[in-house]
Amino acid sequence: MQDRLPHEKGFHVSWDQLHRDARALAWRLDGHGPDNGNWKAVVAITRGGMAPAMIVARELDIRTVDTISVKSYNHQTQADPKVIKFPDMALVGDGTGVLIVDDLVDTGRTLEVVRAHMPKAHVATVYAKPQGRNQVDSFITEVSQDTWIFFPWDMALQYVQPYRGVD
Ligand SMILES: O=P(O)(O)OC[C@H]1O[C@H](OP(=O)(O)OP(=O)(O)O)[C@H](O)[C@@H]1O
Ligand SMILES: O=c1[nH]c(=O)c2nc[nH]c2[nH]1
Ligand SMILES: [Mg+2]
Repeated sequence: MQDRLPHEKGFHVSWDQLHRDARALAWRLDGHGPDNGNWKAVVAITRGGMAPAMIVARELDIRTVDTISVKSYNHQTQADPKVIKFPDMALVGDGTGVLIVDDLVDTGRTLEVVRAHMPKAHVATVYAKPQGRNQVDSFITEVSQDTWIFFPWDMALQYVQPYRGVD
């Protein structure tokens, strides 16, 4: 059996797919906020959560958007997650009515750190892997733990050899 080609080694998400999946997430969350179905604010986990958070905030007409910056991966190697920038804590309080949005949960360590600061927030990710799934209240698509998800901002279109490559 041939080695897998570059585009078969992970779950590759296009901008279009991300837009559809983030919209599906917004649809799932719509009307489920604690204030007559409304959410007070969106907090994006930078950087990967920013694009989905923008789409969710746009769909749900949430104008208050803040960020929490967590650094945990250096390329594909995980280190201890650290909060390097907090949202306006006077605004988010204990997290009641706040939607925390990230692109994915993998081991769940990033969300563990974030949740500790906003324990009552609702945590939503577009994609989830089994190990971290319990850290998430809402998500759209699950992939296996050994799948690497490639996001559109990390990719470029490039030529790939056909299966029956020329020698
Ligand atoms: O569930 P975990 O195992 O903690 O991993 C998930 C986190 O890892 C990635 O962020 P990363 O730290 O790579 O930073 P980035 O969003 O700035 O790319 C991803 O965007 C999630 O935030
Ligand atoms: O781009 C990414 N894809 C992943 O699957 C992943 N898991 C943790 N961090 C990640 N970043
Ligand atoms: Mg991230």
